[in-house]
This record gives sequence, structure tokens and C-alpha cells, in this order.
Amino acid sequence: MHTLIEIQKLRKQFGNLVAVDDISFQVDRGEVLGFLGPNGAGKSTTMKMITGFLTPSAGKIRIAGDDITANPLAAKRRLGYLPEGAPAYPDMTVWEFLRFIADVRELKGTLRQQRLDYVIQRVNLAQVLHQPIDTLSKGFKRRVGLAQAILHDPEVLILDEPTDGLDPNQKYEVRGLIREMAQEKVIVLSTHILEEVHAVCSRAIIIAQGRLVADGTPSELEAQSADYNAITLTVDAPSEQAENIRQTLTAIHGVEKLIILEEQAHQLRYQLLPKQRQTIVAEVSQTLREKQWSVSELHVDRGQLDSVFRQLTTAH
Ligand SMILES: Nc1ncnc2c1ncn2[C@@H]1O[C@H](COP(=O)(O)OP(=O)(O)OP(=O)(O)O)[C@@H](O)[C@H]1O
Repeated sequence: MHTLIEIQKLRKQFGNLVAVDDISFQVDRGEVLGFLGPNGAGKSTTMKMITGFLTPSAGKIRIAGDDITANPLAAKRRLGYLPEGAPAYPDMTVWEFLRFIADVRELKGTLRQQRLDYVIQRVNLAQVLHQPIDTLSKGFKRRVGLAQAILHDPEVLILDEPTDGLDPNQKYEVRGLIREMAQEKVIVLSTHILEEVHAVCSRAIIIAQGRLVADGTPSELEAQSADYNAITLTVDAPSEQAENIRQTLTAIHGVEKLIILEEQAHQLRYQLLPKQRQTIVAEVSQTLREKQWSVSELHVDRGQLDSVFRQLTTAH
């Protein structure tokens, strides 16, 4: 696979504040990389450095081999960037703004017309084409920003919260567009919506206080969740038997801890956390068979991105 973004030991300091602290990663063609992290973690600052809008305090950034600081024009030609917030030039109409961006990107002739037609249709801008950007709703402003980012069909797309402010239908549309564009490009997007990571990202990076704390596929990250491979089960038995049942379940080989979820008259619901996230389903099933308890629910938890996110971003 071809590496399109290479980041080495990237650092950004604002006065005494270290906003980005020694971050290194690379992204290959075809990857959609999600940037996750709490407010103020350093996501936007990293994206601004990747796109050449901010100069790093230290470190190297290469876009398809070109250093963004030493050779900014070559690197920027391959880049499309959706910054956070609304597009600049609020007095321009959408049409004037897109034509202006086409000039900046030096698009000419039929290619220029094709690209303008494509983005207007693909990002659904026809109905607001002659409206000043300032008068658009938040969702439409976001879509204008996305249109200018993809107008010159760049290989590398950096999208800062692309679905922020969009309604559910628009979110669905934009995620579809991202997936569609992903094959031939590299897309880096930041988001606070963890379900978005599942919907579009092949890989995710978690940043906390300027440092990279996790890097993996969504499933790999979920496997770090404290409840990965835990078993949730409901035994239909009178509550007088609860203590005996709890003791039996806790004694099963591989079970680290039992959590009481619910103990009602005829419904005893527990979660069994395994030692070192190992699989315990066979041992638990065997015990249930031996005891011949009536079990109305049993499932293996696969871990959740939001609990991994909390684990990793509150421990720093
Ligand atoms: N120009 C600046 N001058 C001083 N401090 C800054 C500047 N830009 C960002 N910061 C600080 O750097 C830190 C990282 O900010 P950044 O915007 O990169 O976070 P973020 O992860 O994008 O947050 P959010 O999810 O809220 O967008 C914050 O503490 C922020 O206040």
C-alpha cells in the first residue's frame, strides 16, 4: 500500500501549553482514519499542521513524500481541507465561492465545469447556489465547506468534524460520500460521534492531552474495553437462590468478577467479567448445563468504543 501521510514526532506549543505532543503515525491509500479525543485534545491543531495552516514547533509532515513545510505548494495540491466552523467569505454566494475556489485550484475548461457540476450535485447545493453563504443554515454551510474541500478531487482529504451540524439524513449522505471516495484516497476525519467511527472509519486514533493513546481498527480498540468478552446472563430463579447462584458463577474458571445488574423476584441478571479479557463462554455454558438452571438471556459482550474512549482519555 502507498503511504500518503507521514507524521513524525509532531509537536505544537502555544506559549506554555503543549497542544500536540510527540505524535507519529502514517496513513495509507484507501484508509479512512478517525481522529477521536475529548474537547481540546489537539485534533484540530494536528489537522491544521497537516494541511499547512499552522507551522509545527517540531516534527515532520510529508504528504505523498512532499514535506509540507519545505515544499508546501506540491503538498497542498494533493490536499483538500474542511476546517471546523463555517467557510470564509460569508458575503459570497455559494456559486461565487465555488468558482473562486476553482480559480484558486487552477481548474480550467471542461474539467472545471465537470467538477463544479459534480460537487454541487453530490453535496446537494443546487437549491442554495445563489444564496450568500452568511444566510445559510449550519448544515448547508458545512456542505459548502465539504464541496470546496473535494472540488479539485484531492488524494488526501482532511475533514474536521464533517458531519457537525448536519441532520440525520445529511449525516447519512455525507458518510456515504466519504465511503465512496475512500478507495482512491486517504481520508482523515475528526469526530465526537463514536458510531461514525463504525460507519466510515477503517482505523481510529485516540488523542488525549496532545498525546496519541491508541491506534487501531475499531474492533482492535474495542478489544481493549474492560468488558470485552464479558458475559451478560439472566437466570430465571427465585431471589432466595441468588446468593448460591452468585457464588457458583464467581467460582467458574476464568471469571474475575461478577457484577449484579438486577435481582428481582424471578429474574437474576449478572455480568461476568473475565480475567485478562479471555473467552469464558464455554466454561460458563458448561456450569449452566450442569446446574440445569433456566437461562433466558446469555450474550458475550464485544466491548464498546465509548468505554475504551473513557478508559483512555480519563486516565491521562
Ligand atoms: N491559536 C491558539 N493559541 C493558543 N492556544 C490554542 C490555539 N489553538 C488551540 N489552542 C489550544 O490547544 C489545545 C488543543 O486545541 P484543539 O482545537 O486542537 O483541540 P480539539 O481536539 O480539536 O478540540 P475540539 O474537540 O473541542 O475541537 C486547546 O487547549 C486549545 O485551547
